[in-house]
This record gives sequence, C-alpha cells and structure tokens, in this order.
Amino acid sequence: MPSDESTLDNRIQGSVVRPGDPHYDEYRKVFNGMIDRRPSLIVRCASPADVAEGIAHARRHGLPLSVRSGGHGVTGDAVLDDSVCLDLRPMNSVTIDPDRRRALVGGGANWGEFDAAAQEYGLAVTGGRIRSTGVAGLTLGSGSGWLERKFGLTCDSLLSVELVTADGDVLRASETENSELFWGVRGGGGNFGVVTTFEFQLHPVGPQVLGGLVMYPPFQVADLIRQFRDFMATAPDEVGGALAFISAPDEPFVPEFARGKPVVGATLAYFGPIEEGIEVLRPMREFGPPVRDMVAPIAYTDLQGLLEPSNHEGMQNYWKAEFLAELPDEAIDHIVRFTQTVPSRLTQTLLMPLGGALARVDNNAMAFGQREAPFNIHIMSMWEDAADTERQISWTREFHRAVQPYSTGGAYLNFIGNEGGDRIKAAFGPEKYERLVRLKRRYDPSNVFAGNQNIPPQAEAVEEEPKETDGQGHFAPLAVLELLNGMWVARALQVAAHLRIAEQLAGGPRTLTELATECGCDPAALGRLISALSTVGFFARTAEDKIQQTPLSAVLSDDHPQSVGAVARLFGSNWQWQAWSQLEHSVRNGEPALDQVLGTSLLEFLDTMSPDDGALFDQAMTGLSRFLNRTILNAYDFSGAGRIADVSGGHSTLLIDILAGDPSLSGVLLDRPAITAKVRGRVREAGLGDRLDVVDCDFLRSLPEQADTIVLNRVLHDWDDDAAAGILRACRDALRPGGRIVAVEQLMTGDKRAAFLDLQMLVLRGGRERSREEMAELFGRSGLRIAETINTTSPMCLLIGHALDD
Ligand SMILES: C[S@@+](CC[C@H](N)C(=O)[O-])C[C@H]1O[C@@H](n2cnc3c(N)ncnc32)[C@H](O)[C@@H]1O
Repeated sequence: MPSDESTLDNRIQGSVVRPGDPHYDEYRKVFNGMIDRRPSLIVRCASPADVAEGIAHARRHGLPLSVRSGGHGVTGDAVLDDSVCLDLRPMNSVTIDPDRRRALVGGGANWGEFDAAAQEYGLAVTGGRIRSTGVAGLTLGSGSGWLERKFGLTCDSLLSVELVTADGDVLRASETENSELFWGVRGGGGNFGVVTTFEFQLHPVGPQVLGGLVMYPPFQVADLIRQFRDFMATAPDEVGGALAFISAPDEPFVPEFARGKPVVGATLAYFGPIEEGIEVLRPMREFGPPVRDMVAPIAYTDLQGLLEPSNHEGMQNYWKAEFLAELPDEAIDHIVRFTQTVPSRLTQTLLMPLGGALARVDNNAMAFGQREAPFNIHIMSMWEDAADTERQISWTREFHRAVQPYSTGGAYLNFIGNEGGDRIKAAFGPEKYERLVRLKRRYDPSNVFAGNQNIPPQAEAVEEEPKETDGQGHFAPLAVLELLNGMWVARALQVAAHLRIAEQLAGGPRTLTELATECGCDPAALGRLISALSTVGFFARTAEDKIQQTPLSAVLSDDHPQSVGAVARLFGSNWQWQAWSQLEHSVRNGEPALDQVLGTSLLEFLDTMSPDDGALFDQAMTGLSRFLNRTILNAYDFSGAGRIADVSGGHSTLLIDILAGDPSLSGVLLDRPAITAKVRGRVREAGLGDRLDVVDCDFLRSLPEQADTIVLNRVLHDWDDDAAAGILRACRDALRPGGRIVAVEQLMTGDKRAAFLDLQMLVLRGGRERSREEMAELFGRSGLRIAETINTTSPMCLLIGHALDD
C-alpha cells in the first residue's frame, strides 16, 4: 500500500474500503444494475474534513472523483471505475427543529430517514418517491415528489447548504451568503462541490393523508389519460399523484385476468383534510370501473413507499424523460401504444402533473427553471436479464422519440442518463447555462467534480459535442454503423429460423456439437451465429456452455403458440431479398421493385409459386394472424355485429375466431378463387357449420353479398389510394343500412415499425401505410366516415367506418 494511502486511512475519521475488502462490493453497488464499476478507493466519509481529504487524495493522484449518497441516479455516476468514490452514507444524520420547522440533513441521508424523522412532528418537504433515494442528489437536481404541487420542488424549500469545494474549503451558501453559489446548487447538481449538510424549511403534512392507487384495465387507458389531463387542469394544489403505467403484480388483490398485464394506476394523493380530499378526488376514482381502488387514509411515510414494490434495486435500468408542453390526443395515443406493448413487466412509465406551487416560483430564482410544463413523463425501462438490453433500450428510445414532439424542449436531468452536453444545455437554456459555466470556472476550474450531469468550465468543449452525437449522447458514426448492421441481424435471424435451432432447443439446452449435427452445420460457424444472435437476446449459454432458449428465441420455434418462425423464414426468402435489393428502383420510380425483379406482380407470383413456398406463405400469414387476432378481439366487441363479411380474409383466422366466440353471429369469408380454394378445408375443420361460408370475390369490381359488418383486415395497405378508395366504395355499397366497416391497419404515427412496413409495401406491392388523416380522407372519398379509431395492444389499429348518409 503506498504510504500516502495509508496516511489517508489515518487522516480520516471514517474508513477507506478497497478492492478485496469484504464490504467493497456492497458499497460499490448502485440502484441501476447495469452499472458494475470498480473504484480504486471508497472513502466512507464521516465529516466535511473527510470529504476534503478524499478530494485532495484524488487530485494528488490524478484519479477521477465521484460522490455517492443514495446511488439512485440512473447514470450510475455515483461510482466510477478506477476512481476515488466519496461515500457520504455515514453522514446521514437528520435533526428536526419542530418549533422553527427546520431540518438539518446530512449529505448521505436518504428520503426514508429524512421523512421518518420529520413525520415525528407531522412535517415534511417534497421528497423522492423511493425511500432509498439520496436527499442530496435529488435536491441538487431540483427534487420532484408527490408534494411538489403543494410545496414546490425540494430545492424550493432549501434554505442553505454546507459545501466542500474542490480546494477543500468548507463554505455555507444561502440567499444571503455566497448567494450565487446557492443559486447554482439548486438545479446545477454536484458541479460546484460536495454538499455535506442541507437546511430545509419544513411544512405541515399528515401524518395521515388520503392516498393510494386506483388501477384500471388496459382498454380504459386512453380515456383515463384524457380524464386525468382534464381533471388536473383545474385541480387544487393539494392534489398530487401520477399516472403509473405498470404491469399488474401477481398479487391476490389483483383480479386474475389483470395479473402480469399492462395496467394503468392512478396514484392519487390529497394533502389537505381527508374528507375534502374524498370529494376532490371523486372524479378520478369514479371514472369507469377500476380493477382495484386502494385510495384510503394512509400514513405519509407509507405513501412515500408506494412505488417501492415495483422498483427493485439492482435491475437493469434505462430511463428517458421529457417535460411535456401539452398533452394532445395524438400524444396520448403514443403513450397508450407504447405502454401497452411494454417489453418487460418491470418497466414503468410515470406521467406526473406539474403546476401548482411549483409553477409559481420565479423561473430565474435559481439554476433550475422549467416550471411552465403541465406534465413530466418519465419512462423507466427496467428488466432483469442483461440479454434483453438491446430490445428494452430500443423500445425506450422509440417511445421517447414518439413523445418528444410534445416536449417543452428542455430536459429533466434527474430522470435521464448521460445524454450529452446538448441535453444539459437544453435543461438550463443558454443564459442560465452561461451563468453556470461562470460559476463552475470560479469554484471548480479543473472540473474535479466531473462525475455528474457535467457543466465543463470550458464552454467550447460542450459546444462541439452536438456535432458528433445523435442528440442522445451517442457518437454519431457508431450510431449509424449500428443501424447499418441491421441487415446482418435480420439475415442471421432468418437463417437461425431456417435451420430450426429454436425447435431443437425446445426439450432443453443442447451442446453445440449436438445442435450442429441436428441442424446440419459446421459446429464452429454455428457457434459464431449463435454468439452473434445472443448479443441481441436470442439464445444464451448455460454455465456448462450448452446452448439454451431465451424468451425471444422461443417464438422462432414453430411449436410456440405465438410463433413468428415462419414469418422469419418468409422474410428470408430469396424473392424478398431480391426485391429489397432493388429498393432504389422503387424510390426512383415509385413502383414495386418486385415486379421488376420477378417480371410479375406479387399476386400472380403468389398464385404460381412452388408448393413449398406457397405453404410457407400460408403458414407465416396464419401465424401472424394468430396473435394479432387476439389483440383485435380484446379491443373490439363484435357482439351484435350480425352477418360479417371478412373481405379478403385470406389465410387469417380472424373470422373463425370472431364466430367461435359468439354463436349468434354468422359470416362469409371473401377472397380470390386461388385463395378460397386453399382455405375452404380449414374453414370446414373449424366446425362452424353453416354459420361460415366461403365465397369467391373480386373486390375491385363489387362484393357478391350484403353484410352488417365488413372487416378489411390488413387489406387497404396493399393498394394505392385509388384502388383502396375503390375497395372501400365496394364495401360501402355492400353495407346493409346501419352497418359498419372495421378496417384493421397499422397507422403511420412517426414510429419505426409502420414507416418501414410502408417501404415493404412499396417494394413488394405498390401499396402504402397511411396516417389517421390519410385514412379519413380515403374513407371520405368512398362515401364513408371514420366514427372511431381504436388502438390495440399490438401495432394494429381499428378504424370503424359508417356510410356518410347513415
Ligand atoms: C395482405 S392479405 C390480407 C389477408 C387477411 N385479411 C389477413 O389479415 O391475413 C390481402 C388479401 O387480399 C386478397 N386480394 C387481393 N386482390 C383481391 C381482389 N381483387 N379481390 C379480393 N381479394 C383480393 C388476397 O388474396 C389476400 O388474401
């Protein structure tokens, strides 16, 4: 041990923990399980003098410095590799002065400790929503909590701080002492020093308040968000809460049908007389039949723990957040779509209403501003298995991209990862940012405190960054390369599906040699394919180095009830790759590349393809419809639909599924003769007798029968606007009076899936995906109007059309 280090042990009142110490792993662990960093030293500080010693040690040895209290920040900046970590947890004292309603809180205290001490006297400040969150990190970044509409942000109740600077000076900052520094620490994070004591103004709260969760089922999500938006627009400051988009826990208090399913919980609280709160909260509690209403008088300290069962320490975490300037219906549609297709049961999204006292503080009173937004959305992706990382992150990014157009343009640094200097600037705006840079130069010119949402003392360094990043802090060329690699990923998946690797693993893990023999492959090369795919969540290795199934690889197997194996093999067909190789032709000429490549249209090609190719196409389409149908039936009630015509029902089993669920319905599946000939046998096997007919049709002319309900499932996107309008007109002409059209399509909303499917339709078919507005125009041209648009939990959306003259 170098002598300087040994003297460090002697110089401090706390202790020094190094790799090899039995507590080393415990102290280096942070909330976000993605972070696994190994500092050289952890200084467990017991006093401001210990903090100053730790800073001096790091500077002397040129080591990076990090500061840790709760360790909850998703960036994991509390602990850095090969660094000196100042662990403030031993400095967790909380002293309450009930007469002056003041609190002195140590830099290492967490919210559980602070709230418990203050609640002894029925007092509180706005505090973090998870009790193990550190008071320091939350307050220095501003501080959001259930009480924010009543008492403002945590930093709004801050009276003074004691802080150790980069030079080891211990300063006090308040409105009257080092006031510029006090301005900066309220929002500027840990950029200017290590805060060792916070002094707060406390407010009377509880000890009993009205609060709890009202849980609603998925089909009410959109209406509930609208209700919440409108309710909050006029709600008094006493109302706090958020909409929490979560998966219902497997607990007895949750009805069986909702367990594990995406649900939305209105977390409601009233910080005023309980009787008054019951009246005020009534519109939110009586909206629709909830799955469960648990709002009741509750201890404030229990309210503070309400989200804890769904926030386990050590999960993989990836977060995004935006202050929303508005919450129009399109934004709500995005929120519904993403929260209903959440890839992990642990993931949650909070939609927090702002306003109230928080919004009445002068924007320039401190470094933190951003008080004008009515809502803050916090997307917290959490998952257990590191193999799922890619998928979780891309869902989070897509969700974030979808809500970004509604943002104020600012950024909430407490709720996001390291997203680059651009976002930090956006959080403060140019003027405040300049002021913070000046403050940084004064108190930390060497950027000793860099392990945070950093404000570098040289502003130029920040200016350059956005040019090279994709706006999310990723180095732009690497981000582009990652997207270009998409072709490799897709091809590797298609080959894995073709080789039937997933089917071979259905009975349990296999050795590479066994797999290679069964799949007819070179063992080493097969190992490489599997290794590559395992980086994106497909297949994993056991401790004995066998290959095993993962949740993603399982659905490649044809034996899986929701298999997409045939879809993978179909997308891997030579004819699809050949068509895509000529995408440029389509883009230049606006016509399907497939016709160019094969010398025939897709429809003719499908009718004349080899029996094997034909069987694969049928299997892929039936497989897709198997799980999409469920989401359609969950979203729309066909009871009372009378006689249903499934126009171009093709290989889908939608009509069979509809009729099977309701004996009062009958229907007819209409399609081209080439298709009806193929599906008649299957329809007969469904055993629906004379309730289901199969009839030939050419919808480009007219429909052969009248019907009460006409289903057009994934048909319109095959066609250009003129043809699609013609099909809709034929449907309208076949509609009995008072009838409806149920068109099922993906809508273009700016998300990746529909936009790339649109290219697929261009390349293969000359068709297109459409936005809701484009659909409305198409319906209008055909004498129809869209009466309702219904989202499903899949990307499919239902458009319910009525005749204009109905
Ligand atoms: C993309 S598939 C959709 C099939 C089915 N609804 C589903 O969701 O799986 C399009 C269907 O339109 C049918 N089709 C194409 N041209 C047609 C025409 N002129 N008249 C009737 N059906 C036609 C095809 O045979 C095919 O079954």
